[in-house]
Amino acid sequence: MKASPHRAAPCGAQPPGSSMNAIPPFAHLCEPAASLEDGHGRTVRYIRLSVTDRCNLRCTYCRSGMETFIPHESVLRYEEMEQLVDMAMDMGVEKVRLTGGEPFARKGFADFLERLRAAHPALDIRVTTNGTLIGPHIQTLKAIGLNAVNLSLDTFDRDKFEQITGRDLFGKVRENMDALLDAGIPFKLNAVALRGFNDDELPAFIDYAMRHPIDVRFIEFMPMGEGTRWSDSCFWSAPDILDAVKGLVAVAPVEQEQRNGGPARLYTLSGPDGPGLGRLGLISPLSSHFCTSCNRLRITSDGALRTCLFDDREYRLRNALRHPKLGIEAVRRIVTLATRDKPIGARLLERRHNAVAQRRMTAIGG
Ligand SMILES: Nc1nc2c(ncn2[C@@H]2O[C@H](COP(=O)(O)OP(=O)(O)OP(=O)(O)O)[C@@H](O)[C@H]2O)c(=O)[nH]1
Ligand SMILES: C[S@@+](CC[C@H](N)C(=O)[O-])C[C@H]1O[C@@H](n2cnc3c(N)ncnc32)[C@H](O)[C@@H]1O
Ligand code: SF4
Ligand code: SF4
Repeated sequence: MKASPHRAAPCGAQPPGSSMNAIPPFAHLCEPAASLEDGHGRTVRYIRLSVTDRCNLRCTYCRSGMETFIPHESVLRYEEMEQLVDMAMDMGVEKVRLTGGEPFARKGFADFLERLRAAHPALDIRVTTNGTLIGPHIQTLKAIGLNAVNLSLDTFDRDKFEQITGRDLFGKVRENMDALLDAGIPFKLNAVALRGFNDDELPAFIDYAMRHPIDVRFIEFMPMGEGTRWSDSCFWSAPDILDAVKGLVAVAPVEQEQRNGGPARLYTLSGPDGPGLGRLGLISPLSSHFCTSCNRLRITSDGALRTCLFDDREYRLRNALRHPKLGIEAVRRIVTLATRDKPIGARLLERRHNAVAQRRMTAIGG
């Protein structure tokens, strides 16, 4: 059984791929909300906006072989994304993460970030990137005061990097990590935890965290997208990672209130020569979910709202945004109503048979 298309779809939600026009019938019926509350008492403060589904890498856990891309005319224009961010901020959103696909693979991305910062000096703006194309933009990111970068790197071995991403770009990523550090741009390192692939490299990851003021975070491999290569044998759980780290250095949990509402459980590290400069983070959507404190919505690059990573119900904001008689006010109402129906994603995970959601991570943005 597929995760969600068979469930009731209130608020005009449609599974991806549906060709129906999604201008919802309720667009004129309810008043917009000042802050975004869901039906489980959670408040949305964070939007993840995917600027493209295209990517220069081919990470085996993220992309499947047979791929079609969103046609250009369906991808939101930057001005449309700016409109959505303005609206989200009106509704109480404080943090926007730009992701992809690879955000720096889209032309004009750094200019877009500049405009976003100029329009919203106090907004917390972050980027999740594979780190291969960010180099030429680092000074711009510094100049606009980008709040942080999350950089994905699954291995410290050049050959394994090529094996997992399909590209020989490990050296470029390492160079860009050093350049980010030199520029004083905070970044977090994200590695998907893959038993049989990077479990033997735990000492290298911990060594990096000890020597740099960086959160090194392991993400449990999630069964996402049709054709997912997820299996029990390659799943490396957060508790197992923590046990293994304890064999290398001493760890101590960071208090909840210092975690900034993020999904990672953080730990300070301490070795024979003293405390580490960086920390360990564990993101455990499978072994210990964090859905009860979830504060985020996602918007795909073709303008579909997903209220949960694991839920394939999508609310087509683009149609309303581009409609001459509807526009941003209709979008605001759709977002308000859809958010009320935001699920607890872990329950969808429990009910899954294979992948928890059909859309690929490149399209959703992680
Ligand atoms: N299940 C689940 N996974 C998430 C969620 N948010 C982020 N992740 C996963 O965690 C990994 C890291 O995400 P990032 O893009 O670095 O964002 P983040 O962890 O929210 O970052 P911070 O804002 O720095 O805490 C990605 O693989 C995401 O798919 C979430 O709400 N639910
Ligand atoms: C989809 S990528 C998009 C941004 C950028 N291309 C990057 O790699 O950082 C966002 C994050 O999702 C993670 N990711 C992709 N597929 C995943 C999966 N099946 N399980 C867990 N994390 C995954 C990636 O490792 C990356 O950290
Ligand atoms: S979107 Fe990110 S995780 Fe997916 S293939 Fe590209 S670089 Fe890899
Ligand atoms: S699975 Fe869904 S509800 Fe749970 S934390 Fe992720 S996005 Fe939020």
